[in-house]
Amino acid sequence: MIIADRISKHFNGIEAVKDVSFQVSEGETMVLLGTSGCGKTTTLKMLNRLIEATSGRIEILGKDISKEKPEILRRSIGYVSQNNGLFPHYTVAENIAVVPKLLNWPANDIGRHTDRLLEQLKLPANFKDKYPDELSGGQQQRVSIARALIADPPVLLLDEPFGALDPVTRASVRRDFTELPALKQKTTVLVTHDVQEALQLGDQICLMDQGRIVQQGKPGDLLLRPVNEFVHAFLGQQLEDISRIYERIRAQA
Ligand SMILES: Nc1ncnc2c1ncn2[C@@H]1O[C@H](COP(=O)(O)OP(=O)(O)OP(=O)(O)O)[C@@H](O)[C@H]1O
Repeated sequence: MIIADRISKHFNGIEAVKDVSFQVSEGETMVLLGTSGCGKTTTLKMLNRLIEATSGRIEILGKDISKEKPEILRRSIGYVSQNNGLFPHYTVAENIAVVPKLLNWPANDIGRHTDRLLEQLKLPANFKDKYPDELSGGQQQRVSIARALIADPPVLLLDEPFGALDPVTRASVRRDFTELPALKQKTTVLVTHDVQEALQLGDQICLMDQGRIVQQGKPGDLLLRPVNEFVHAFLGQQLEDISRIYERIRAQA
């Protein structure tokens, strides 16, 4: 369970996040949705203390995170950052093994779990010795997801995990990701600006604008009962764009 209670973040006078509150129940996926600069990433990074909140309270798994050491807190939180965050001088296997090594797992266990995740994420086993720049963007994202999942953390924070991918690759990485057995029990917060992704993946959506939550609810609430014109336009415009992309891809097929 994640509870954010009136959290705010000020950067030198800029109010990036203002009085944001939400709760994510165990096993649920909450999407932070909104345009660039509305405060989604800042909100997400406050949850694993990559950014310290200026005010407000955050509770994860029953504990006030301000009272925990960040490195201990992050052991129970898998994190996929916006540009995959893989270490360029580490191989795929070494990247995936970062957290298990910190946890002193035996090498055999690390190897077994790595092989299983590579298989589930449709990456060939011989990719283990490759370096990130030898992989496509979609493959790098798959490795980044494997790295976030290997130690089986109960909480996952995902910042635009499919953001840099073309629509077709994006759909395929997203599908393989959602089918991962490990995902079923995770409490997840996902950042995206993509309405379709939010509607497909979110049990709950927080639509943000200028640092605030404009509407929070189930996908159907935002779609069918928008609280104002901003929500209506944000969802409507993107869904129109998606149907245009779909028509174009279909015409090319
Ligand atoms: N370290 C920082 N110092 C100063 N201002 C910052 C810093 N990080 C973010 N901001 C500002 O805070 C606001 C929110 O940024 P944030 O990255 O959270 O937005 P976002 O919704 O995630 O955008 P994007 O989708 O483009 O990543 C922006 O105005 C941004 O310029």
